Order: sequence, then structure tokens, then C-alpha cells
Amino acid sequence: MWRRVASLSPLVSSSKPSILNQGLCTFKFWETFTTDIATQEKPFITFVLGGPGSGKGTQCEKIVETFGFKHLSAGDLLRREIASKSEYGSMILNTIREGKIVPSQVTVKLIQREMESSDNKKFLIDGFPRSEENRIAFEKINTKTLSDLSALCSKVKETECYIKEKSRRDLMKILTGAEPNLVLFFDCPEKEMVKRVLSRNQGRVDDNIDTMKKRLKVFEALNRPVINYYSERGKVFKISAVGTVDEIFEQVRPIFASCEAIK
Ligand SMILES: Nc1ncnc2c1ncn2[C@@H]1O[C@H](COP(=O)(O)OP(=O)(O)O)[C@@H](O)[C@H]1O
Ligand SMILES: O=c1ccn([C@@H]2O[C@H](COP(=O)(O)OP(=O)(O)O)[C@@H](O)[C@H]2O)c(=O)[nH]1
Ligand SMILES: [Mg+2]
Repeated sequence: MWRRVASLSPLVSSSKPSILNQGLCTFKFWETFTTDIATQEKPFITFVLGGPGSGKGTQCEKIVETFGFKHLSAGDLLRREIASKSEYGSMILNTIREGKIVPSQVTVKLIQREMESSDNKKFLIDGFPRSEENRIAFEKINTKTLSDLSALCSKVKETECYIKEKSRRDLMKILTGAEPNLVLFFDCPEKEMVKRVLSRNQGRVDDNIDTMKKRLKVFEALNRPVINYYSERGKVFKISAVGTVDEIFEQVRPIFASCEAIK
């Protein structure tokens, strides 16, 4: 079911003509190949975006409870790195305290590790990507293992089709690039976000008015372009994040329920 939604993604379906070098491959080959792709366990990825205090984490808990996703909070993974006193710990702590963005390679590595070790392939990636640089770094992740890839390569070889090297590379990119299937954007007025963060009470180093002011600026300058990028691609579901937790979840529920409906 989730796979079926993934296979409907515009990236896969609209790429058919450009990948297959006109006339060189038979339709049958494409048909077999796409069936193979569709039956592979591709992850279903939801990015959960919104300003600080907009309620991302709170709504993720409800989505997990109701729809059984694996919740990956980028902020929690970074805080776990600080707590484990890893080599990047102090750099991450200073970056969070300043309300800035941790270098992409650090965050992407943490997310990728969690994704690869999870049996659940339905992911809620909360609070990431926070910049265009984050987004691009994530999209370069190979979500397939090397053995998957070599199996696919030999499949390509087995066929009698001729595929130009560039086309083959494009095809591999489609098979392996990590793209969100959908993006939730919790839209919340700044005043409300400030109020929520200042009463969050979780002992976070960034839950103070100075860091919060910086975070709101970073949100507008760096996070907003990511939301715009996915909006232009029709992937964003904008949720009005004002109201009770349950009221907000009633806007979220139908988005996932409609995916479940095509099980
Ligand atoms: N709809 C809501 N109304 C009031 N407070 C909320 C609501 N949703 C979340 N909160 C509270 O606001 C704070 C920030 O929520 P959180 O889920 O941590 O946001 P984010 O992950 O976007 O920063 C938390 O203390 C949470 O309990
Ligand atoms: O992809 C990420 C996610 C978080 N952070 C850092 O971690 C902080 C807290 O992020 P979190 O998502 O936990 O904050 P929330 O929006 O939930 O308040 C951010 O301000 C950033 O400094 C980051 O650098 N990259
Ligand atoms: Mg959060």
C-alpha cells in the first residue's frame, strides 16, 4: 500500500520517456523493470516541517500512535549525540544554543543510520531538512543497499536492451535517491510559537527568548525555501497549527488515512 503510493510519485512516473532512450528499449522491458521497482521495499518518507514550537513533535507522536510510523526527530538525534559525548557533541551543542543549523553531513548520517537499522520503512522525519543544503544532502542518500544495487545492475545486463550510460545513471538515481513522498508543514503564528517554546519545560538549551528569536530568523531564511521547494512540487500539506492538539490532528489524520485507504 505505502509502496503503491511511492510508486505514484511524479519522479518515477514522469521520468519514463527521458530515461528510456526513445525506441532503444522495448516497452516490455520497462514494464518488467518498473514492476520490479514497485515490488521492492522502498521507504515511505514524510518530512515534518514547521517553525520552532509549531507542534511537530507533538503531532508526530499522534501519527505514530495512529498510523504506526517510525519517528525520527533530527533534533532528538542531535541531542542524543551531545549526551553520548561523541566527537561532534560540543559542536552540536554550540550550534543548537545559537539556533543555527548543524552541518548536513552530521545530521544526514544520523538519520541514515536510523533508517537503515529500522524494520519499519514508514518514516516521519521531524525537523529536517532545515535548509536547502540539508535537503540536497539527504536526496543524495542511497536508500538501497549495495547488494540491491548489484542485483539491479545485473538485471539491466541480462536484458537485451541497450541503455546509454547516462540513461543508466539516471535510472539508478531514481532507484536510489531518497525523496520524501509527502511533506507536512505546521503553519503557526510566531507569537504562538514563542509562547509554546518558552513554556515547553524540557530543559532544552535553546528554549529561551534569545535563541528563539534567532531560530525564527533562521526559519524564515533557511527552512522556508525548503517548504517552498516542495510546495512547487505538490508535496506539501499545510496544516493550520493553531487549536488544540486533537483539533490539529484532525487535519493530519485524513492525509494518512487516504494513503491507508489504497492498501
Ligand atoms: N496545539 C497545541 N496547543 C498548545 N500547546 C501545544 C500544542 N501542540 C504542542 N504544544 C506544546 O508546545 C510545545 C512545543 O511543541 P513541540 O511538539 O515540541 O513543537 P516542535 O517540535 O514543533 O518544536 C510543547 O510544550 C507542546 O506540549
Ligand atoms: O535537521 C536539523 C534539526 C535540528 N537542528 C538543530 O537542533 C535544534 C533543535 O531542533 P528541533 O527539531 O529539536 O527543534 P524544534 O523545532 O522541535 O523546537 C535546531 O534549532 C538546530 O539547531 C539542526 O541543526 N538540524
Ligand atoms: Mg520538536
